[in-house]
Amino acid sequence: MTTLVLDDLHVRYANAAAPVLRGLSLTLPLGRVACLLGPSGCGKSTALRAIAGFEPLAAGHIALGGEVLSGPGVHLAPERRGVGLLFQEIALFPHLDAAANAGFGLRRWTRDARERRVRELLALVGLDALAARMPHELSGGQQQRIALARALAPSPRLLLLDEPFSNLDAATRDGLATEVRGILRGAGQTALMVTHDPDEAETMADWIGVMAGGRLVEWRPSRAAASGEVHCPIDPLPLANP
Ligand SMILES: Nc1ncnc2c1ncn2[C@@H]1O[C@H](COP(=O)(O)OP(=O)(O)OP(=O)(O)O)[C@@H](O)[C@H]1O
Repeated sequence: MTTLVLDDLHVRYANAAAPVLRGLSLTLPLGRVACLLGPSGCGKSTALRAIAGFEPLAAGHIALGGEVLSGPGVHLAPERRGVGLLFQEIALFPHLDAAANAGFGLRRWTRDARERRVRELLALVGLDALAARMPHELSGGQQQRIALARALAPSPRLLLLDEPFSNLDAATRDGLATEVRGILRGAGQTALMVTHDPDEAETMADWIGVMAGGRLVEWRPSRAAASGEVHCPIDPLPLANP
């Protein structure tokens, strides 16, 4: 079972006087989408970077499906975590077409299997007709959908999204948020997202986590989940370390 557990995480940047994460704990079960909200600088992106394996922990541990990814004496390399990433900066490879970008993480697959998976993913994000387009021939929203296809292609155990729509105009952002919510729910994808936008969090997530001062101070069902608009059972999710 792919449950993400963050237990009492402490992260301190070199040369910083105080740790940025100071006891962050949460438990996110299989197939759920959670959003982290909180004031600028409270450590949201740092939390995602630590889960992805880009920041070492000063204390605490991160486990996914029962496997410790980071903890005392353990630091699994980012590429061995089974974690997919979708960040604000759309980072498609400019010299590869949409299909090759989407299949980039599948280079070790056989050609047939890779082509099948890429077709499936491009259909999932609604861009199967644009497989041969180069990134500069795609709109910002289309590029971010290809980046989502690339992140989902290897079937990550967990998808991390850091402000994935913030570089897009408002209309594209709202449409894409709703669309991505459908894709994640349809795939039963466990995901943790960071956003500045409370409405986007309520749209995207089953669970909302509010951070302040490097810890979680609130963990509650989103409005969509609480109202039954999103068909996911709401189970009690105790903070791992309230
Ligand atoms: N590489 C780094 N080295 C030193 N300090 C850093 C580094 N990255 C982030 N910080 C600091 O850590 C704190 C938390 O940053 P982080 O990016 O996690 O916050 P955030 O909650 O995601 O903020 P925002 O909402 O503005 O993106 C900030 O004070 C930031 O300046």
